[in-house]
Amino acid sequence: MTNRLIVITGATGTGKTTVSDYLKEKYKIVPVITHTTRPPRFNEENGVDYYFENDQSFEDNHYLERVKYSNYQYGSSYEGLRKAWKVNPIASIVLDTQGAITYAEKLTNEVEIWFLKVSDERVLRERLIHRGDKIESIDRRMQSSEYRRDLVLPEQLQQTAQVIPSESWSQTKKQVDLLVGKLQEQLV
Ligand SMILES: Nc1ncnc2c1ncn2[C@@H]1O[C@H](COP(=O)(O)OP(=O)(O)OP(=O)(O)O)[C@@H](O)[C@H]1O
Ligand SMILES: Nc1nc2c(ncn2[C@@H]2O[C@H](COP(=O)(O)O)[C@@H](O)[C@H]2O)c(=O)[nH]1
Repeated sequence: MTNRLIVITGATGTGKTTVSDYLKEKYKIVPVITHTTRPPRFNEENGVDYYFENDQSFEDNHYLERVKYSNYQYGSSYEGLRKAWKVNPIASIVLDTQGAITYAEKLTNEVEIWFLKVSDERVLRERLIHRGDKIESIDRRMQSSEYRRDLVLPEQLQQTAQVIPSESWSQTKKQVDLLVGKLQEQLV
């Protein structure tokens, strides 16, 4: 059976991690754990949500791709992907749009790109407040060039990405269930 990687991308607060958690819980689709120098949020655990690194330890890993997002480093490895594929031929990964483009180029037919879309930026801000992010960190993030860039599906992904409206969870979940069903059919 061929392996597949669902790349979940989109702007901050669109629900990428929520979708990844749902895929894990409902379909046993294993998330690839990536590395970051960002400090953990109150409910995040090292080795589960991320491998939390300092500036020095971040450099000790070999990355398939790495990016800077709102002043912190993020990176993902082939090793993480192989680990996830050992458990399930369908894995998922949460990436900014730059990372999504890199995966689309490097893994071509093995990736499915899902771009989550919320039209009203005020909704995104409210979600981050509700998540418990500090106002300073929300402001810094929403003023970053990465934030603005990730609001729009990049040209390089327009032919291949599935755009998933993410205004409400029931709407998102319905679309996700549909896409997983199609993917499972392709892989039997
Ligand atoms: N479809 C949705 N409808 C309503 N609320 C949602 C939806 N998806 C996520 N949320 C809520 O919005 C907040 C942000 O979601 P999540 O952390 O999954 O976003 P994200 O895209 O992973 O953000 P980031 O890129 O900042 O990590 C969470 O509190 C989550 O419960
Ligand atoms: N290109 C990559 N993007 C990544 C990676 N790990 C996470 N991310 C993306 O970074 C931002 C910020 O994440 P947050 O957890 O601090 O909110 C978000 O868009 C993630 O999707 C990675 O290894 N490579």
